[in-house]
Amino acid sequence: MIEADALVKRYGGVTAVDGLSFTAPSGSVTGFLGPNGAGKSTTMRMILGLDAPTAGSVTVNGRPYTGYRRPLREVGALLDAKAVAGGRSARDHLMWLALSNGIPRSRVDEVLGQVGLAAAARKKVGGFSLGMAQRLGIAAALLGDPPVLMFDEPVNGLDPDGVAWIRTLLKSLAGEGRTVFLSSHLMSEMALTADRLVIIGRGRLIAETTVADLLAAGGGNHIRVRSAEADDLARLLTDRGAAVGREPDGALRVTGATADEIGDLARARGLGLLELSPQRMSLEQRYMELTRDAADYRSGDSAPTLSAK
Ligand SMILES: Nc1ncnc2c1ncn2[C@@H]1O[C@H](COP(=O)(O)OP(=O)(O)OP(=O)(O)O)[C@@H](O)[C@H]1O
Repeated sequence: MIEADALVKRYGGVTAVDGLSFTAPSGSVTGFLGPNGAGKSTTMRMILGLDAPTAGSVTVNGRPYTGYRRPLREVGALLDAKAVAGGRSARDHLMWLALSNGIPRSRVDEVLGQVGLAAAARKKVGGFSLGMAQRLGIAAALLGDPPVLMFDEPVNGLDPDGVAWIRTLLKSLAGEGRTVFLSSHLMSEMALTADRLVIIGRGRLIAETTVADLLAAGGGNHIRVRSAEADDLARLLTDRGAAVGREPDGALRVTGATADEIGDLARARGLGLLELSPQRMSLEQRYMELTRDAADYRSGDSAPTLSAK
């Protein structure tokens, strides 16, 4: 588990992280989201003891990272895949990490196999593609078989196969009971991978939620209903306390009643339905809405879009 408590980081006059508290529990993938400059990387550096908090604290399984004698056995992290000495082979790089952390040599070939780099083990890292470098970074994170894993933008620059591979790997690591914490500004990808979300903006917590709850809380959720007897149905629904509006094409836009309730009501009154479709604000749209005021740099805002569930 990772626990941040009132974490603050200031660089001179810049407050990168501003009183941030959150929990990333074991056994789940927690997505760490926020616009550019929100403070994600700074927070991750503090989790790993690479930066000291100005105030507050962050612990990994109850202790600060710097309190561990063999940290690679506690936390595996991929922060910058290209930050590896290019002259070494993948195997030598991992061997060096293993030896300096008291990790058995046999783990090196195990993790190379696990990330699909067995055939490239003796190649110089400098010649690796971004995808291969990401895999090597993940191999290094897995080396100490740690209960906590952290990845900063792990799918950046990967092709669809690589993205799908990482998604499956992260879920299976969480399935083994590990804590998986990963940052991204891609809500669409996060929606497929994460169970829980920690969303920050300008160094502050905006939401700590599950993907399902974030979707359910969307202000734009409603039921779209078409019927040849729309006026009668609208009256019945309004009598029952639902709010009924009209779409430009004449369809009803209903909130305050579920699709099941509307269907049951129509059937009981013998009213025919041509369409009954729950409409949900997309996760991406919900995220944009939440972080709108926190984005430092944003290209022209687009109108909210609704997509069917
Ligand atoms: N070493 C530093 N010195 C000064 N300012 C810094 C330093 N590191 C980060 N910052 C500032 O802190 C803020 C948060 O940056 P950070 O890199 O943590 O954000 P981020 O959420 O990871 O952004 P991105 O998604 O663009 O990677 C930014 O305003 C950044 O300019």
